Amino acid sequence: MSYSAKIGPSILSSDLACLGSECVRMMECGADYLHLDVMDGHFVPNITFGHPMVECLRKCVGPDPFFDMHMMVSRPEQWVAPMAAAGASQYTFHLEATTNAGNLIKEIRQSGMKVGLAIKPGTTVEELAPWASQIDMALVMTVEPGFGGQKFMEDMMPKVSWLRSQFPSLDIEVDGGVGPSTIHKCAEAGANMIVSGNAVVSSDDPRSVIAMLRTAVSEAIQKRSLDR
Ligand SMILES: O=C(CO)[C@@H](O)[C@H](O)COP(=O)(O)O
Ligand SMILES: [Fe+2]
Repeated sequence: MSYSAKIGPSILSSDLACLGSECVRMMECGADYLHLDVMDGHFVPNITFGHPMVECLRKCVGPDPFFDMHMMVSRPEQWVAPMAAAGASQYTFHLEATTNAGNLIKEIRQSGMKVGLAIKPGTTVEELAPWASQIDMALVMTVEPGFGGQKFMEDMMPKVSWLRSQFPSLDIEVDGGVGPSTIHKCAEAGANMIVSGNAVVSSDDPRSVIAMLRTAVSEAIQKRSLDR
């Protein structure tokens, strides 16, 4: 079992006028990586930021923090090179947004970034499966993409369990409505990369929330390894 528990706060829910200091704060509170939500107002009905902001955030936090770019955009092909140049670490695109996932995976890798592949709640996990051996991470959305602070969709957990059973060492991420009250479902299903927005960023004690989420996932990983 080569994967480990990693917690990545989504800074979408933070004060957007202070994104740099919010990123620094999350890393100081024990985040393993930062999940940056890019929305273009076309693939999803909301707009956030693009590669110029990522370049500024990279300068602000330094070279080490891992930037997982959640690209909720149409035509994800067009932002690969700018995001790589801006300092993105992983480019997570939506399967629904492209007609040539194979080529896009190749381009992302050639640009030096890791590859994440996301599916919306209405997309089956069987559609993602053919690409699983070529990617670093699968993202199972647990809300409709577009907004932070939505309710966790527990009915997405069978997708996570199926992926874990088929691809035992793949990084599997969940995103949307994940926090202390929903983490155990995600951990039991087999997710190991946990995006959490509101539950972490709006907490009075983000450090404790991050630690609690990591413990829940680590315990589930340990249990799975003992059961094998
Ligand atoms: O991609 C998205 C929403 O589209 C997420 O990353 C959310 O921003 C996570 O926030 P919470 O649902 O955890 O508040
Ligand atoms: Fe996200």
